[in-house]
Amino acid sequence: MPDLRQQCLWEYITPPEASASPLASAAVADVCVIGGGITGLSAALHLLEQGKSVVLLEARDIGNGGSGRNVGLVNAGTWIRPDDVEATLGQQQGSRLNKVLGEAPAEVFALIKRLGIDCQARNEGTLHMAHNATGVADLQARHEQWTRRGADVELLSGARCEEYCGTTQISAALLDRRAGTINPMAYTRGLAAAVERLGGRIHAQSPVQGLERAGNQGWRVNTAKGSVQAEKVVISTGAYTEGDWTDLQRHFFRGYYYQVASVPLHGAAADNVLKHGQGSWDTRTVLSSIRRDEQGRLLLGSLGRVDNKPAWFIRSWADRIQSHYFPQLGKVEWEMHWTGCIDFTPDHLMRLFEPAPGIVAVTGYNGRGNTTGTVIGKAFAQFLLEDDPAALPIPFSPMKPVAVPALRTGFYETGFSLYHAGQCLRVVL
Ligand SMILES: Cc1cc2nc3c(=O)[nH]c(=O)nc-3n(C[C@H](O)[C@H](O)[C@H](O)COP(=O)(O)OP(=O)(O)OC[C@H]3O[C@@H](n4cnc5c(N)ncnc54)[C@H](O)[C@@H]3O)c2cc1C
Repeated sequence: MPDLRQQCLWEYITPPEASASPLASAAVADVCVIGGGITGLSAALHLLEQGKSVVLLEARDIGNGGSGRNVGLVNAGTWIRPDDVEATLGQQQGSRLNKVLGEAPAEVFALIKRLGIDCQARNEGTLHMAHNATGVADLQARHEQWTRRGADVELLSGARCEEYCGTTQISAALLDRRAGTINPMAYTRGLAAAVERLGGRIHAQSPVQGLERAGNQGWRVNTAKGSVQAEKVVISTGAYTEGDWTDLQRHFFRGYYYQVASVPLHGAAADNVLKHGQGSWDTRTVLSSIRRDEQGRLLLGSLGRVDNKPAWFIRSWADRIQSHYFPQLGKVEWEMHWTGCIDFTPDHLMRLFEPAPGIVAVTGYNGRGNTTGTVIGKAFAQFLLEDDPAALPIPFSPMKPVAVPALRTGFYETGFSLYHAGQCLRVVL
């Protein structure tokens, strides 16, 4: 049996990027982008395409954040139902956001094609799988709400549902044909390569330590060994924000998500698991995500962290989910596990900020950043070029910190751990 090791599958299988050197001088650019994930890279790309000069500073390496380690679902919309988005944001803003994020997977797949990014992109849709009667009712509501908005969604049941999901444990599933899957690290590195091809300067291992006004020249962004003077600044550091040069961390609370990947699985039983290539997740509050990769691995994931848990616990959880949904696979060998960090907000909606003139920031993707990061990066670029708030899918929010973020993180993490222990012990599931 191979050792179950702590390593991100996407990092493991994606060819390494050309190494970007740390910033070690005083640079000048039209725009300085802070954070080398999908949001920052999309902003940089779209600014460069409009003729602006860009320096991007990344604290570690490109894809170090959620962008390089996520499930790879290219989702349409937010986690919450479209009617609830409109109830929270108001009809006008809510319907704009539903439209932008509903069309976002098409944007992502078109960008991948346009830039020729090799990232296991599959536009076959996603499956939201109902695990019980309440889940079925939730999916019926989602189906009705998205159909009313003209989205290409279908509620599967009976034999068709079983055929798509590859399990008898799911009684209904919402097939969202707008969506799909990618290798998120390959997508992120592909964006970085495109930025460099367009003349963008990327500096890795360059954590920003300070952000100050540079007279009437805009802003100076400081790292340990250099600085960037820029008229405009994009802060796209998300859940991975490091340092006290920004108070962005006060506007979300951190949560974790882990994944466990099997060895490549072959044969008829394996081929029947999600046989049409969708990525999926179930309707449990502490959900399980399930997808395959190009090599036939089975990837299971859930909320919480396992980088602090023993291998036997991780194996036992993965065995339990796999044997519940796919007993036909028999004993599966688990090869890798990894954990990532998510920026949550209490209402599950993102926030755009303009902390000072010429600076834009975003947080609170709540675990949906492949599509959202791509379209927000592009919208930020448009906003900085035109200075027109109409370029943004939602208006800037006032800077209002989330109450007791550390306490919320601890509270949720304890709840997730207890739930997963319950799953292992067969108390729940
Ligand atoms: C395990 C997991 C599973 C997920 N699954 C999905 C999914 O299936 N589908 C989906 O759409 N979304 C998913 N998400 C969410 C998605 O990954 C994120 O929302 C998205 O990647 C955020 O992109 P970003 O560019 O805004 O930030 P990030 O990708 O987090 O990038 C931020 C970058 O900023 C850098 N940084 C931080 N501080 C500094 C500093 N001081 N100076 C310079 N750089 C700095 C970090 O090192 C990091 O590289 C998941 C997230 C996780 C963690």
